Amino acid sequence: MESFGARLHRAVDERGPLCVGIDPHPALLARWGLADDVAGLSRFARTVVEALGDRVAVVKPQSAFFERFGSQGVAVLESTIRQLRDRGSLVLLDVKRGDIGSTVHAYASAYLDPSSPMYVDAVTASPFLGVGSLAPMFDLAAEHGGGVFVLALTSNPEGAAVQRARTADGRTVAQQVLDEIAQLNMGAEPLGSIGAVIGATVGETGCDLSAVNGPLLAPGLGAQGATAADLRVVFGTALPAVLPSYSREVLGAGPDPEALRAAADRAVVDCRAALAMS
Ligand SMILES: O=c1ccn([C@@H]2O[C@H](COP(=O)(O)O)[C@@H](O)[C@H]2O)c(=O)[nH]1
Repeated sequence: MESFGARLHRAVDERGPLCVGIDPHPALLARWGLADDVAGLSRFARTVVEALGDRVAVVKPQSAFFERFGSQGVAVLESTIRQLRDRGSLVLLDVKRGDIGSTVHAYASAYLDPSSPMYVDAVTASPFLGVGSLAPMFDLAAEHGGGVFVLALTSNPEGAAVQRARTADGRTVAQQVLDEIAQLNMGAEPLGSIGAVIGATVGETGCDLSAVNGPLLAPGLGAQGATAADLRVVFGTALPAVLPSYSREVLGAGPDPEALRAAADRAVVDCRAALAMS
C-alpha cells in the first residue's frame, strides 16, 4: 500500500501545490443563486467536484457545512467524497476530530478504514487531548495509506493563547505537537503521512519545522487575509512541504466552472511562485 505522503507528493508534482476547500457557507450558496437547503448544498458540491476534481491535488470538504443539514447533508458529503475519489483528487476531510483513544478508534474507523462509507485519504485532527490520543488514527492511516493533519498553529487569532503557551520544558505547545509529528514521520520518504496544520496568517511561528518531514497544510489564504507571499515568513526553509489551502477565495469565483478553474489555476501559479522562493 502506497503511503499517503507518497501519494500527496505525486499529486502535488502532477497538479501543483494546492488544496481547495468545499465550504458551502450560506452566503456563498446565495451568491451562487442556490437555496440554503440540501438541494442547494448538493448542487454546490457537485459543481466544485466537476470543475476541480480532476484538476487540483487535494480537495478539502469542510464537514461542518454538510453536517448542518443533518443526515441528508451527511449523505451529500458521502456522495461528494465518492465523486472526488472517482475524479482523482485526494480527499482531505476537514473534521478536526479528537477524543480519548478508545473513541478516536471509532473516528479512525469512520474516516480511514476503506470499508467505511466516509472513507477519505486524510482527515484533520485536534491534539487537545494529547497527540498520543490520536494514535488509533495514525495506526489505521499507516495500515491503509491514509493521512492525518494535526492542528499545530491554527489560522484564527484565538489559537495563539493555547498554541504558543509554554510547556513545562519550555517548548511551546505547537512545538511539542510538531516534535511528536516528527517522531511519527521519522525516516519516511519522500514525505511522511502525518501532517501539521499551520495557518498562513500566523506570522513567524517561533517553531523549528525542520524535522517534521510531513506535509504542512496552510489555511488562512484569501478570505482570512493571508497571501501566498506570506508563506515565506511563516514557513521559511520548510516551504517545500507546504500545501496551501484556499476555500472562499476560490469558491467565490463560482458557480461558472470555467471561472472556478481559472481561480484555482491562479492560486497554483501564486503558490508555485511563493514556494519556489525556498
Ligand atoms: O487553522 C485552521 C484550520 C482549518 N481551517 C479551515 O480551513 C478553511 C478556511 O476557509 P477560507 O474560506 O479559506 O477561510 C475552513 O474550512 C476552516 O475551517 C482554517 O481556516 N484554519
